[in-house]
Amino acid sequence: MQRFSHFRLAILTAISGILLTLVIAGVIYIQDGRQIRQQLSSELQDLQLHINRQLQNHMFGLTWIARHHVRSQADAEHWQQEAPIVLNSYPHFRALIWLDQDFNWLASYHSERQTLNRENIPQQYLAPLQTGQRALVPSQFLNAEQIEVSMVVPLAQNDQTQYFIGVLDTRALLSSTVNQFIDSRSNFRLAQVSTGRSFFEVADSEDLLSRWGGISEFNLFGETWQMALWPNRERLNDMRSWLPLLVILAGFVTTALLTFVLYILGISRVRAQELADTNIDLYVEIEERERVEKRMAYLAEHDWLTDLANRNALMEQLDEFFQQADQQQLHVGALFIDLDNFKEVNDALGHSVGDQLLKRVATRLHRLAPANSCLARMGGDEYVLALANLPNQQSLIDFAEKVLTTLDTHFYVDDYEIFISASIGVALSKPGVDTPESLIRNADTALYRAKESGRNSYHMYSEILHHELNQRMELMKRLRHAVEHHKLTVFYQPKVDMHSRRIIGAEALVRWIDDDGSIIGPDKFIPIAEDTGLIIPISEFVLRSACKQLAVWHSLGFKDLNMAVNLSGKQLQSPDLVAQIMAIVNETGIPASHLELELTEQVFIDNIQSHTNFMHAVRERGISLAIDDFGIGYSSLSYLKHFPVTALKIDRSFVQDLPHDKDDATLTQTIINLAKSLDIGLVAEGVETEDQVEFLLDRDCIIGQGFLFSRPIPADEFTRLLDEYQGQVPIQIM
Ligand SMILES: Nc1nc2c(ncn2[C@@H]2O[C@H](COP(=O)(O)O[C@H]3[C@@H](O)[C@H](n4cnc5c(=O)[nH]c(N)nc54)O[C@@H]3COP(=O)(O)O)[C@@H](O)[C@H]2O)c(=O)[nH]1
Repeated sequence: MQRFSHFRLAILTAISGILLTLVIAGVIYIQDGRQIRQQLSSELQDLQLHINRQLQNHMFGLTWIARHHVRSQADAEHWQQEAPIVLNSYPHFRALIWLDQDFNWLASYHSERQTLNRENIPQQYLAPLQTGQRALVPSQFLNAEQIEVSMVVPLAQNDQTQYFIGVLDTRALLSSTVNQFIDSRSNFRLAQVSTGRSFFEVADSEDLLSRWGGISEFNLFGETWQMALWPNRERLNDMRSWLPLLVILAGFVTTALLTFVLYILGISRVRAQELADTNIDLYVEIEERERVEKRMAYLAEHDWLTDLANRNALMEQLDEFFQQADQQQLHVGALFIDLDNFKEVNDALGHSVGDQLLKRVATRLHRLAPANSCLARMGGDEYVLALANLPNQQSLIDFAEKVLTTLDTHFYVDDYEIFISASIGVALSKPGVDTPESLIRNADTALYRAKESGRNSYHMYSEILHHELNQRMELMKRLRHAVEHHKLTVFYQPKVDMHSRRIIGAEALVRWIDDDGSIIGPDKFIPIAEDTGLIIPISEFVLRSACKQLAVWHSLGFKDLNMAVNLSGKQLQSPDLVAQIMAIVNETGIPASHLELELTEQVFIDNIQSHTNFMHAVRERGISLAIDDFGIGYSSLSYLKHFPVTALKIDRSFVQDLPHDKDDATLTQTIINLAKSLDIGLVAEGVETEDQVEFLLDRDCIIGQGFLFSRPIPADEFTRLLDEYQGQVPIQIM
């Protein structure tokens, strides 16, 4: 549309130029037509004049003959001799007649002798003769051809005794006059108005008569005659002016030129506009680029959310701190601060609240940071406070404690009151040994231990810690190798009906057989497996092995046996877990109702909402669900009734001091009561003595698991146990 406006003038000029040209050409064309008609009509008038003149000439000629005759007193013979001379001068007389006063024939030239009766001629024609005037009489009254005109003159004005008549060949007269005075390309017609009969006509076509014909009427011998003169096509074309065509041509050419010029102007205006627009775009782009470059330069050194220094800026600052510290024999310190349970705040209240909280934390830490320090956000919920010129370790620890105290009061974000604590890894540089990188790495290492040791605390980096973590790294490497090279196996620990001492099921417990044949327990490697993700293939291996083994025992006739398998919290994050479990159940052919999945109380509490779907899905497929290590996690007991849990396993820490420890006895009793009231199963873990059996049986807790009956043993030993004791377990097998 914008573009169109630039060419509007050109378009309007083109339209109005064409219209104006057509109007002018039209007017000229009409004017031209009018002129042509005027010319034809004036030609017609001229023609009429010439015809009249011819008639008059002949009349004069006849009169002159009469007068001459009187003067010369010529007789009839002599008159006849002179007649050709007269006809030579007046060629349109076809005949000359000499009459007496009664119109008796005295002599004639080129005419037969006739008897004329003057009485037959209407008086109106002859009236002029009485005053010596000349008369025109239509020839039919004088027995001549009807079309001819007879001119009658008395011999002399005062002599009415004799008359001369000249019979005029009107056709010849008309023909010669018309040929002489009108253009050969014109058509001519003389017609009697009363009859409409054409008297004389020189015409090849009547096409143009109605449009172009000049028409005039005149009176002759009491008749009205109509003369029409019109051009033929060739003459009309000649008469037509070239002007309208020239005007059209000139108008169109001028319009085209003008339109072209305006179009070019329009184009140059568009180009100019485009150029201006491009310039503006360019300026905007340059400004935007400058803004982005400034922002990038800023972000190269700052954290986008909190405006604190980022890792790059921190490392540069640390370089300077290290140089100062080396010169002054002082230390550089780093506090690696990580917020505890920040993920829960994010999950529960949303990322916007999480971001606000991170900013508030930054503000508080910033207030705490002394002049010679650098506070940076390392990403997520991690901050580092680097301090220069520290005299000793204690000064750094003092800072760590201040940080914990600062964060120990609530934050208000969007109407939420949020409590959050932090874990801090603390590291102090060793002059001449550490670098900025190693200092931050050490603080991060110490943070790991602070997290492990229960949060809201700090941990100081030391060589021992370093060593421990190195060992952990080593273990991690070896575990990966073990998983890849099938060094894991599954042991089974019986679950026993303590009344009948019958084995009612087994719990599958993973073991790592080291290269030297020693067995590494799951307590050592399950946490590492969870951290590295190796727990997924390990758990799949245990579940498949356990299900296969159960199928073997079922096939040996121990069809009532159940199998319990532990689930890790990490596994529950997989959306396909139910499908994976069912695939293994179907693959090994065991009844799903004989499989029990154990979930520690901690895992259950941590993800109670998100695990609900999983628990229902598992139960719907007939698989049992037990809560492991029950009692230590202080789970809200009321939760239990909302979830499809089939059994509680009383944690062995309560069982181990039974029956003497009153607190444990009370707690155990409470758990038993709870299970009964919810009508769910009970298993006592870590049963090691008969007293414990007695205590538990007295309180109706029938199922037990513990060293009293059997330690976890390899599958073939378990089979032997089943075979030897027909499903019964002797007390203290090994
Ligand atoms: N996610 C997985 N966790 C697993 C798997 N296999 C084991 N584990 C978990 O590791 C923890 C340690 O297990 P383990 O070293 O096998 O110890 C088990 C028993 O040996 C021990 N126990 C049994 N009876 C007694 C006893 O009378 N006294 C005593 N001191 N210890 C005893 O208890 C462990 C079984 O406990 P629980 O699982 O809670 O029933 C342990 O938490 C395992 O869950 C695995 O494949 N995946």
